[in-house]
Amino acid sequence: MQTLDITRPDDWHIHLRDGAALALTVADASRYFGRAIIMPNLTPPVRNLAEASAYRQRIEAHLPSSGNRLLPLMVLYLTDNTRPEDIIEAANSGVVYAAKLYPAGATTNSDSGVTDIDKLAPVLEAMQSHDLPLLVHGEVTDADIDIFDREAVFIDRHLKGICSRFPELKVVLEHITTADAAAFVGEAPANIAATITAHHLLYNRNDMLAGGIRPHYYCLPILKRNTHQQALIDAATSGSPKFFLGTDSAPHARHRKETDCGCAGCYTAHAAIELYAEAFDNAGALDKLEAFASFYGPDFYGLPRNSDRITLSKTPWQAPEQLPLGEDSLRPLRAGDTLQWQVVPHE
Ligand SMILES: NC(=O)N[C@@H](CC(=O)O)C(=O)O
Ligand SMILES: [Zn+2]
Ligand SMILES: [Zn+2]
Repeated sequence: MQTLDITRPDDWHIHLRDGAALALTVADASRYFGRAIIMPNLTPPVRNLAEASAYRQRIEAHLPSSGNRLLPLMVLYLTDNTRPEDIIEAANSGVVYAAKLYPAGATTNSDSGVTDIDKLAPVLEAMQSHDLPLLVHGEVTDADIDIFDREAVFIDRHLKGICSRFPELKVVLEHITTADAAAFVGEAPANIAATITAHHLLYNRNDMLAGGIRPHYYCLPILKRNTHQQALIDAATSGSPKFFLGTDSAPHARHRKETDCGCAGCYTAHAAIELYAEAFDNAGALDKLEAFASFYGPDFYGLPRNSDRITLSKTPWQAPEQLPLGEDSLRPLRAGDTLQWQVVPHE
C-alpha cells in the first residue's frame, strides 16, 4: 500500500459560511488542516475587527473538543467604505491576517465589494505599511468581457497596477484558473503569490459542460480549457513557493445549484487534502505535495509551519452522495464517486 507522510497542511482560502452551516464546514475544515484563512463574504460581510472577532467566536463554538483544533485566521472584506483605520486596527489585532478584494458583483456575496479599485489607494497604502496581505478575487465584471477572459483581463487592467503602485504589498491572487495568472505570479516578485484549488487541478471546462451540464462543477473563476488546467498543474508541482493550497471550498445548498440560475462554488472540504493528493499523484508529483500544502502558505504569511504530521494512504473509498448543510443538504464534489487517497488516523 502506498502511503505519504506530510507535515499537517493548512487551507489558505475557505468559505465556512455562518449559522447552522458551521456544524458541517468547521468539522470538515478542522479534520486535517492546522489553520485556515476564513473568507469574509457573509451577508452582511465581515468588514472590521469587531465583526471578524464575533465571527471567529461563532466558528470556535463548533470546533471539536478533542483531536485536531483548527486555528481560524480571519479576513476583512474590503468595501467602498473601508477606512485605513479599520486596516490598522485589524493588522494589530492578532485576529485578522488579510483583507479581501472582491470587485463588486464578481462572485457569490460580492455585492458589497469594491466598485472603484483606484479609490482603494489609502487602504492599500495602510495594508502595505502594516504588512497585511491583500487577497484578490481577480476577475473583472464588465458585461462585454467574456467570462472565460475575466481573470486575464483583471490582471492586465488592475493587478499589474496594484503591484507596481504598492511594490511592498503582499498580494495573493486567489484560486487562479489560467496560464496567464500562473505566468504573471511566477514572474512577479516574491511578495506576489497565488492559491490553487484542487478542482482547478483536477478538472477543465469539458468536465462541466461536455455530455451534459454539471452544476456542481460550476464555480468562479469558471473552469477553463485543458491547456490552462495543465498550466496550473505545472505551477502547483513546480516547487515554486509562490503557489500554495487554498481549497475555495464553497458550500451551497443543493437546490441553489440545481436550478435555473445556480450559485457558483464547489464543496471540497469533505475530502480536500485527499483530492489534492490525487491531483499530484496524477501528475507524478506526490513528492511536491508537502511543500505546496504545508510549507509555502505559512512561509508567505510569515507564520511557523505546523509541527505535527498526517499520513495519507492510497486506499480507494467512496465520497458521500450528500452532506447536511443546516436544514438543507449539499452535493460535495465527486459525490458518490471513488476517491483514490484517504488519511490514515494517527494513534
Ligand atoms: N468560488 C466560488 O465560486 N464561490 C465562492 C466565492 C468565491 O470564492 O469567489 C462562494 O462564496 O460561494
Ligand atoms: Zn473568489
Ligand atoms: Zn472563495
